[in-house]
Amino acid sequence: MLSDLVAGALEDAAARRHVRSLAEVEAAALARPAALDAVAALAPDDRVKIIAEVKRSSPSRGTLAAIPDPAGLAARYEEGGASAISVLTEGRRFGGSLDDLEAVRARVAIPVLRKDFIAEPYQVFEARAAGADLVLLIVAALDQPLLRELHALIGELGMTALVETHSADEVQRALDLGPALVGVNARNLTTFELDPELFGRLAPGIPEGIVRIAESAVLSPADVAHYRRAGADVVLVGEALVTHGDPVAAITEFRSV
Ligand SMILES: O=P(O)(O)OC[C@@H](O)[C@@H](O)c1c[nH]c2ccccc12
Repeated sequence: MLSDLVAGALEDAAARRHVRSLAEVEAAALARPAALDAVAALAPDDRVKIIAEVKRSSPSRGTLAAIPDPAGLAARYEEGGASAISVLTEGRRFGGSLDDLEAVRARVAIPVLRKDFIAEPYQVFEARAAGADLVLLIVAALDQPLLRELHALIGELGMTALVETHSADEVQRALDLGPALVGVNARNLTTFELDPELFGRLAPGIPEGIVRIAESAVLSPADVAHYRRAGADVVLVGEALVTHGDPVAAITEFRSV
């Protein structure tokens, strides 16, 4: 259940806050070099853009890959032509960490997304302190005042929010924020079911000028082509890349549809 994932992420954040206070994380966030311009990096282009994800496991798919060197994997993604790197930082079910994100940030020159269950400001400061340029906000996990507060804080810290939706109502709630990037996740985070047609149904409701990102359910170039035809500017891919023997070739192939 999504609420369990959020509760777990908040518990883990509370434990970290014990070691490193909000004031300390805030100072570390402000001491970082400025975030990279993720909106420019992901702007619509002649070719589909790829956000390539560092993902060890997931509740729905179990263990995908060991990934002993997340920064090395991210460097391959960059070499293949990825426009940004997504790093799962959730530890319990996805096997990620903020250390992964920090290592990736130190290695690549493209924007890095903190992919987690963000539900309080502390986690946003942590993201910036680790070097994130982008932060995921899952509309289904947040009420509108909190969504608005976190979205504003991400912007104040110079980062960009990727606002993730899974229904027409959630797209409306996302648009309410004046977002630069809206994602449609084909996977329902409560049932874990995939609906590869969802992006095509919701994309027409996302106005021109906002970057449209299709998330999940890409296993082959045909899946990328399917999302591209439905209006995706960017496709976010995890499993297919971490399980592929040659991520450079995989991204090159995905970008050439
Ligand atoms: O591995 P896939 O099917 O390519 O999916 C990647 C990404 O979309 C998925 O990891 C994801 C999308 N939204 C999320 C929110 C939380 C955790 C994970 C996700």
